[in-house]
Amino acid sequence: MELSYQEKLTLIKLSEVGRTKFEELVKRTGLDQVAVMRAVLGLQSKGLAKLHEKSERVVRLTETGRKYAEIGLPEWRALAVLKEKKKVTLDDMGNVLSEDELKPIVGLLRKEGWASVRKEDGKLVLEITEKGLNAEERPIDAALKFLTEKRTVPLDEIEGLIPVKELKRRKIAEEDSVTERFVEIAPEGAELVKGGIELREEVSNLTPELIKSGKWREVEFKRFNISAPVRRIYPGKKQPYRAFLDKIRKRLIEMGFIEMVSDSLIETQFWNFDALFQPQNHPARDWTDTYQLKYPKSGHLPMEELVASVKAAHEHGGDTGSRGWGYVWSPERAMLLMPRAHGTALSGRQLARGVEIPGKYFTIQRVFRPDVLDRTHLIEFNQVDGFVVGEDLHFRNLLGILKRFAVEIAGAKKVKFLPDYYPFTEPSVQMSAYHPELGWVEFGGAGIFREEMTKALGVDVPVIAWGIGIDRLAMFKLGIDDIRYLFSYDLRWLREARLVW
Ligand SMILES: N[C@@H](Cc1ccccc1)C(=O)O
Repeated sequence: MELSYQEKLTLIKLSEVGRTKFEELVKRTGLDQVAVMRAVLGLQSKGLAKLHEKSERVVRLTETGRKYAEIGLPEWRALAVLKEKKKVTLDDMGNVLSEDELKPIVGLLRKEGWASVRKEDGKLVLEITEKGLNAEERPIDAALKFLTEKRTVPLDEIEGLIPVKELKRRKIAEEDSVTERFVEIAPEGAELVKGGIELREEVSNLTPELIKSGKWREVEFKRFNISAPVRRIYPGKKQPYRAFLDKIRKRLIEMGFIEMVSDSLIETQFWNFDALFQPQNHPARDWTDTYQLKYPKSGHLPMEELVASVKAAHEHGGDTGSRGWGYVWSPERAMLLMPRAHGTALSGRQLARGVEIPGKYFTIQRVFRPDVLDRTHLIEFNQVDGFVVGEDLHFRNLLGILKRFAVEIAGAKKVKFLPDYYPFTEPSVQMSAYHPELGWVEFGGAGIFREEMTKALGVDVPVIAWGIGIDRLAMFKLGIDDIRYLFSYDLRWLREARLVW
């Protein structure tokens, strides 16, 4: 049988007495109360000892009782005055008795037969009697002494001296109940001790000293109880949604994607719209609502050549063979500033800056679009945008990559594509992933960037691109049904949200 050091020590000490009060056992072991209680319970569960609890009615002094113990009962103090003066009025007692004590004193002294009472000139006069002169200790005095010495006394021991009722009436003592614990050794425990228990010091920390001195060979290492309940602690950790986004970033980088970054949330219309072949003053620009910046209103356009080729693509298709949108392109309009409305703006910037061919790029962007807030819509949200560029890419590659993407990022088992429209892609698709509980969930758009866009930005090979609304996917992953919770301050959620991938 495996016993801890403390159990062994407790058992040995208990065997010396067989049965003892718990407090006594604590003294004998020299351990602290909690440790002994744990040891006793441990021994009990192994059938080596027994813990008995007995609750008992006891009597203890009240505050008043303690005062009387110190300065004497009122009748004794009054008697002392009487002894000295033989004949006194009640007023004479005022020095030794409090007001409360004065009132019942006449009755008390008479009951004891310690004084006789008369009225003289309308005043009460007390005179000491023979019995008063020879007054002796009464049961109540003995009880008071007993209670003062012992603090708490079993009810029946007091009842042997005086009815407790009497003490209570005089507010000297009160009744209470206490639980007494006894520990008793079981025959199995006694036998175990008889057979000899090796008591070796137990250590819970392996220190350099133990190693150097070689003492580690002699000591016993305390076992850790790893199933003991402990208080929950909440160490600092990443906000769950942040952690989710970071994991996506890591995964994409592992897949060979290069990250596109931007240190501003503000974009010119040029990069948000024009560079993506979205015509000005045309309903196609309204494929989504956007915000505008009030101040400053306008920003800067990039290099002249780039602006010229975007302008040409819009007005007549440039050298793509397309007829373009057929209107006069306005640089002023393109300079207007806005909070970025989609991550695709960064894809345009990257294509213009130059790309590796073949190459794969991605970005995780906070984007802004007016909407009515509800549990599935926010006016600012996050998109994961990206593109793959290469000589022989075609539509089937796009679907293949998107599928892999949906599986890798969304953890989707099934993916579905539907035709869609974006001014910057042709063909365009919308993608949905199958969620076991929520059914088909639309999570983004994709397509092959139009030549009018890519050529104007200086790229002459196919570019397949997509944009994913990542917040929706995060909701499913994090097990929440209100998108606003992604940015919640609710501590309970922040503490307990699953960190998922
Ligand atoms: N930018 C589009 C998604 C998209 C990206 C790239 C290509 C096609 C579509 C959106 O915000 O919904």
